Amino acid sequence: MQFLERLNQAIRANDSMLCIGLDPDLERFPAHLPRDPSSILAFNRAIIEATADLVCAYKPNLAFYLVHGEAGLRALVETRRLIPPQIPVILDAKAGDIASTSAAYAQAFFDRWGFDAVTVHPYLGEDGLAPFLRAPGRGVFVLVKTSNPGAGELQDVPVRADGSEEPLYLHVARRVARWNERYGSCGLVVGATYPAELAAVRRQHPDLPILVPGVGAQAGDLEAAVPSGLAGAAAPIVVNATRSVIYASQGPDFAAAARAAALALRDAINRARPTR
Ligand SMILES: O=C(O)c1cc(=O)[nH]c(=O)n1[C@@H]1O[C@H](COP(=O)(O)O)[C@@H](O)[C@H]1O
Repeated sequence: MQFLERLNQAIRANDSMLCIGLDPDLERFPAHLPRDPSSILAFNRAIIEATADLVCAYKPNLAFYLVHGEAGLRALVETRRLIPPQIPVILDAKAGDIASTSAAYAQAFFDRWGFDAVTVHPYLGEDGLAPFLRAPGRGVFVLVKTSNPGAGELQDVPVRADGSEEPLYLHVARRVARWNERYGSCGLVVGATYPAELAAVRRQHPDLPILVPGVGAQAGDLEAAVPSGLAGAAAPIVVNATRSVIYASQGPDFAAAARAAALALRDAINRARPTR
C-alpha cells in the first residue's frame, strides 16, 4: 500500500492530523528518570502508549538518538518497533546526497529499520533523492519552506524558470510535484511559522501531503496554518509538535500531561479545519 494511503487511514482512524515528534532530550526528561540514554525507551514507550489513539504519525528526529551513540541508535530502532503498525513513522533525517550514498541511507532507514517515510532536502536534485523516491510504499517529505527564522535566506531567493520568476521554495515545490508524478511517494515540508507561504504552496499543489512543523515551541500560528494548508486540498496536512507535547510536564505525570497536550492540539487542529 502507498504511504499516502496508510497516512490517510491513520488520519481517519484517529480523526487526527497530529504528528508527535519523538526527540529525546535527557535534560528535559521527567525528574524521576535517570539522565541516561537507557531512559529513552521507557520515556518514548510511555509517550506512545499515552497518545497512540490521538495521532496520525510519529516523527523521531535522528539527531536526538545519534547524540547518544550506540545506545541512542538502539533506542531509535526499539522505539520504531514499539509503535503500532497502523501508525506511520516518519524518520526526520533531512537526508540527501549523491545517489550511491542516498541508496545506503534509504536501505538503512527503510529496509533495516522499517521507517515508513523520511524527511530529505532537495539540494542535490532528483538523482540524489531517487533511492528514497523509488522505495516501494514509502513516503518522502522534501523540505520546501522550513520553520526556522532564517528559512528565507535561501528559500525566498527569486529564481527564473520557464520565463517567470518565483521564490526558490515555490520552485522546489513545483519540482517535487514533478517527481511525484514519476514516483508517487512525495510530500512537502512547510513550517507553520509561515502560513502565507503554506497557502501559496497548497494553492499550487492540492494533491501533495504537507508536513507542517513549528507549532508549539516555535510558536507557529495553528489557527492560520491549518486553513492555509487545507484550503482546496485533496491531500492532508500532518501537523507536527514535539517539545510542547512530550515535555508538557517534567513530573511523574509526564505521560498524562503529554496526552492532555496532544488531545488539546488534535482538537484545535480539527476545529481549524475548513471542511470536515
Ligand atoms: O523536517 C522537520 O520535521 C522539520 C522541518 C522544519 O522546517 N522545522 C522543524 O522544526 N522540523 C523538525 O520538527 C521538530 C520540531 O520540534 P518542536 O519545535 O519541538 O515542535 C524538530 O524535530 C525539527 O527538527
